[in-house]
Amino acid sequence: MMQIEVISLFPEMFAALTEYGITSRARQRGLYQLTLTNPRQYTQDVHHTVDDRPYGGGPGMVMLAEPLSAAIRDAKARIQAQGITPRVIHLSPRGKPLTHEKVLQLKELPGLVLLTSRYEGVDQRVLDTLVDEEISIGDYVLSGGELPAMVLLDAIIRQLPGALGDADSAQEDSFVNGLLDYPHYTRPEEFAGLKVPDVLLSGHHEKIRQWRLQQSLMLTRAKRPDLLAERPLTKEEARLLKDAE
Ligand SMILES: Nc1nonc1C(=O)N[C@@H]1CC[C@H](O)C1
Repeated sequence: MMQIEVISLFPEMFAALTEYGITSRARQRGLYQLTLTNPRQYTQDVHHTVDDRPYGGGPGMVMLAEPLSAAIRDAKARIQAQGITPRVIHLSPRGKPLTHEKVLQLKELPGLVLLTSRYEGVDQRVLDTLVDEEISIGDYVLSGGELPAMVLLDAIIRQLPGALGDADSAQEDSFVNGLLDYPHYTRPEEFAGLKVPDVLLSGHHEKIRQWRLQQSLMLTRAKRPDLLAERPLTKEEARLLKDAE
């Protein structure tokens, strides 16, 4: 069971994972354990202060090192008590962009501590002393690291063995074969004057497989040529792509 600790000023936000869908079911099935800690519990002052003005001036506030460090140390200790050394990850625009490969790496880890920040970010000394790596979910600035942490956790949890029934298999997702997903159709056979492609109604599984692969290749070439550029094509894929021209 994957041990996940999250440090956040808004732990209630993580209900989006624990109360809904696949991530909720996976938790109920014991595929992972999620412990949420609010660094405010580690403040000493009457106002439970977690931030302060930046040295050097400038706008915004910086999260104090002391409460965060204490929260991270306790989270690490809970995981280490189970004989596991956790990876400590800070969600930040400065981090390495999240990819499917990274998700597949992280899902193999037995324990994670995710540090989420608000305000301008965290005191650098927390990063220097306690954080193993930083991950970004994209080149834009959000109000907090909670949504990035939930994006990361959702992507990881659905890859855990047993998280998905056959009905929602992860094997067929985009990026699994390095390509974008093929188009999907379900009832009715005609909608808004548009018919479902005949091949999908043919029951000819090999033809359907080839059609789907060709669609993935064409969509990837059109929308994400960068993905194709770094992905060698099989002989079949090269033929299907050429036939599509
Ligand atoms: N993009 C991202 N990928 O991971 N995290 C972010 C992100 O925008 N974080 C915010 C920056 C300041 C605030 O503290 C939280």
